[in-house]
Amino acid sequence: MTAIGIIGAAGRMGQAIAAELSVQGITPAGGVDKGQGDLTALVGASDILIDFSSPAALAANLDTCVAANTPIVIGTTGLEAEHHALIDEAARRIPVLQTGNTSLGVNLLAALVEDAARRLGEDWDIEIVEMHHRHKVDAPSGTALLLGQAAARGRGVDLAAHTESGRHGITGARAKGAIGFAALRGGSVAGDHQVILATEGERIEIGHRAENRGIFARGAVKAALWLVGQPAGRYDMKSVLGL
Ligand SMILES: NC(=O)C1=CN([C@@H]2O[C@H](COP(=O)(O)OP(=O)(O)OC[C@H]3O[C@@H](n4cnc5c(N)ncnc54)[C@H](OP(=O)(O)O)[C@@H]3O)[C@@H](O)[C@H]2O)C=CC1
Ligand SMILES: O=C(O)C1=N[C@H](C(=O)O)C[C@H](O)C1
Repeated sequence: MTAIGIIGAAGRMGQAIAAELSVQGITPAGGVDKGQGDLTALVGASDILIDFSSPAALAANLDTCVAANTPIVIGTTGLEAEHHALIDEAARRIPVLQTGNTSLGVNLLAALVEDAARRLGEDWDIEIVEMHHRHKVDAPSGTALLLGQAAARGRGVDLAAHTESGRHGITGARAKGAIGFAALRGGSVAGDHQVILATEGERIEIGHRAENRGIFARGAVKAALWLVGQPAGRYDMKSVLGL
């Protein structure tokens, strides 16, 4: 049986993953949290790690996994360019899967958005709206960015160069070709995402609503069981889900 260790074990996702492992009859290899538990010992006892913690923990998590030659699934969001560079570096030595969303529904939505953006072109404005629970600390969500990347890929443009987010005050008219982001926070929403493609006289709205964290946990466990057999490299959910 695959020994799966959890980083961020006491958190909302850590608990959801433990519940999913229990449903699948898998006993976790153990877990660590901020200042609690021995990461080196956990990695040593695990065939693979699942990390849903904090961007601040990423460097140590990757270093420890590389030192032990142990693969890792990273679900943590709020990652900056420096974190992605660390992931690329680690992925030369071990298998690393990083994604802003482990659910099947969101990853299929991303494929639909990429296709729509490719077919419709820049006369259709793209806006991505997300809503999450009041405890979420990063914005836009990792999923919104994943969907934005899909739209940018469809259009053949660089997302960073076309992002418009956090509009406020006299913003001026919308820039042609911009990909807009808006983030709402409140209550206990597990994760809602809507992609709006709007042109003169019509618009398309496609979206996804997470009703609970079980969908993310299921995807994370599926990703871990898949990644454990792969060679070193950087992966995302498309390979896991066959999309
Ligand atoms: N990719 C996906 O599909 C999904 C991604 N996420 C992302 O997963 C992350 C966690 O979300 P959620 O579970 O709701 O958050 P929580 O705050 O509930 O849990 C985070 C956990 O990580 C722990 N933690 C923080 N820093 C460290 C550290 N340095 N080392 C080890 N553990 C640490 C926290 O401990 P403490 O409380 O003591 O700080 C806490 O137990 C977020 O980035 C979120 O956006 C969430 C859902 C799905
Ligand atoms: O923090 C959350 O809760 C979630 N985070 C991920 C994100 O940032 O997109 C995935 C999901 O939407 C829930």
